[in-house]
Amino acid sequence: MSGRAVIPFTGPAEPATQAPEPPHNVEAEQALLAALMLKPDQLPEVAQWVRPEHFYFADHQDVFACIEALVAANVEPTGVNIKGYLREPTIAGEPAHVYLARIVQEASGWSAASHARVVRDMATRRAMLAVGESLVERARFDPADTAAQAMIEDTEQKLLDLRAIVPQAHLAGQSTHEGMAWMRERITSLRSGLIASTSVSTGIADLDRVTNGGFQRGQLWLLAGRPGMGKTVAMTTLSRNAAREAGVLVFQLEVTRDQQWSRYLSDLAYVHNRPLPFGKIMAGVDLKDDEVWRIDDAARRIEQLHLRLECEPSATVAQIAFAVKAEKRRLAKQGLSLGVVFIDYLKFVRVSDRYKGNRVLEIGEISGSLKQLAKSEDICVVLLAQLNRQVEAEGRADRRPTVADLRDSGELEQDADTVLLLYRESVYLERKLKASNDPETAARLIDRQHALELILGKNRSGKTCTLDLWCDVAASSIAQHSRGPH
Ligand SMILES: Nc1ncnc2c1ncn2[C@@H]1O[C@H](COP(=O)(O)OP(=O)(O)OP(=O)(O)O)[C@@H](O)[C@H]1O
Repeated sequence: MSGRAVIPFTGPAEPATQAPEPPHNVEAEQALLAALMLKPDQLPEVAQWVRPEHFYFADHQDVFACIEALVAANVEPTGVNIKGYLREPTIAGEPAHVYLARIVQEASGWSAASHARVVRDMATRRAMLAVGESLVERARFDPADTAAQAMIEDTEQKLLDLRAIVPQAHLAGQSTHEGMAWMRERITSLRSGLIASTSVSTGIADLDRVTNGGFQRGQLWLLAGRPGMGKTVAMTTLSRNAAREAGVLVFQLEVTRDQQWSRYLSDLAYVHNRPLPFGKIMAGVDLKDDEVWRIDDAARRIEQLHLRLECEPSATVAQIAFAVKAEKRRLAKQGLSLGVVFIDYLKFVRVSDRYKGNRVLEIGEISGSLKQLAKSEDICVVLLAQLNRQVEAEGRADRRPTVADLRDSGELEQDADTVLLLYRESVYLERKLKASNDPETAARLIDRQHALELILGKNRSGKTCTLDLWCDVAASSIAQHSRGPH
């Protein structure tokens, strides 16, 4: 077909004559337009993932936009009705209404969905070409002060943006009929164990109970607290618990590799009254024979877990997304699925330069992208975050954090499906004791030393509540009940 060709995303309105034509499928575009003219009630479903710019031919872009406008105005999108609103009276050399009548006549059916998928796939391929061409161009000609690493990160971000908009089968629109057939099949498969459960146990019975089974696939969870409240402690136990059931990927961006592995070892080697702090394991000296034996035993148990640790000083959302995909492929070869991804912590997650300097918008981009990642990869993403000082503001009687303390942090509260807030009274008792040394505070500290309050400030899967848990920060361990003798 002739006509005004447009290559969306790449810029120039006319393709270069010598270069091979970018991917497109004229028949699929025609069939999609015809299907929408024949059965316009399919438009809402199609419009979720096909926009006018996804058509290769400018005339087709115009026709699609016209169909959308007519349907919105409750006017039947026939060829005759469309023709009056087009920018050009002809399409491919024919009068517009003749062309439109012809494609309707030649249409093999009225179903739009499969044609829409092809049109969108071709548009994505053209966008991929544009990303590739721009990378080649930049690698050759960018000035010396642009680091190659920056170009890679830029390209990763662009590919991630493309990935995020590619429709996923399980996210695509469904009629009630399709939806119920899908749900019946899904329930049968879940009951027979044919597909993995929608949740992964946290290993903390009360937390599983109030969240409908634990970490939910497709959700973004936030684990937040003031510094020293035990975010990394809680992450250590929760991640190794989850890794008994499903694949777990941990992005440790704050503490070093040896510290995080030492935390796992200390947590698993826990024996009441015979502390083996992670700091001692890290240092490696002064370990007694029985302690080395306990470490060895814990190491053997850690080896059984489906857990992978990525330690980097920082990571972009795109790097996290690529690592998630790679881990999914690796686990799939063993017949396993990735269930939960932990990120410790928000401050060290980097984003594109789009909102440089505006941290609130940057955080919004991070939480939005991570939520998208959780949905598209069918995993639970658990993001650790530090609460700001307002929790400890003068005059605030209760320092237990609430979701309101997240208000200044971009879209965190809105994007998160579940918000877990950590509170250890002992942190404040220790400070008070240092300042005053009074016996009442000392007694209270002994009593509350191992108390951890896990406040479910937001809970998409159940009620909000506070769970009273046990913790030993030196051993980087939390549990439902005391791991002591009681
Ligand atoms: N051997 C130890 N004995 C007692 N307390 C310890 C020991 N090792 C670490 N801690 C305490 O554990 C807490 C650190 O827990 P964790 O690293 O999980 O905190 P966090 O919430 O991740 O904090 P941050 O934001 O400071 O990293 C701190 O209060 C620290 O003082």
